[in-house]
Amino acid sequence: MREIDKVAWIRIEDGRVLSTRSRGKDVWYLPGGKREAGETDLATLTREITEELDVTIVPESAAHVGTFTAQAHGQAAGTLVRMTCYSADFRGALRPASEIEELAWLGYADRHLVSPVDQLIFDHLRATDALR
Ligand SMILES: Nc1nc2c([nH]c(=O)n2[C@H]2C[C@H](O)[C@@H](COP(=O)(O)OP(=O)(O)OP(=O)(O)O)O2)c(=O)[nH]1
Repeated sequence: MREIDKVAWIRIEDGRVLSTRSRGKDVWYLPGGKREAGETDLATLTREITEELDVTIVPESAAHVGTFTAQAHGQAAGTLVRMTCYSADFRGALRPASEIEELAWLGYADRHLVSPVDQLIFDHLRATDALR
């Protein structure tokens, strides 16, 4: 069974989580992306977040939130995505970059707009009172 290995950024402000929509897609994703061979979690996180959002993650502030696995959105049944998730501070001004078309701050009521693995993450964030 194939498993896609991703590192994601959980950025919550005022009970809402920063989410991204790629060009041509209608489902929202947490920002982040695939690990390259030999890369650490933090290296993947900082690289992907600069690519997608044009900001710099503050590495010392990163904290593991959890690791979640589910069917990968848009892939053949049985292809899983594992999301290793970190909270972290950042420097700079958020703006959509490269394939990202739009940013939004989503709340728990928006759960139906996100991918299956992100639904698990939304449930976790709700259970810990992080997400409104
Ligand atoms: N980044 C991200 N990917 C997700 C999320 N939920 C989810 O199912 N995925 C899945 C969608 C795809 O089936 C799988 C691979 O993503 P992708 O096809 O966008 O990867 P990519 O080649 O563009 O590589 P990359 O830019 O993400 O590194 O990850 C999510 O919340 N964030």
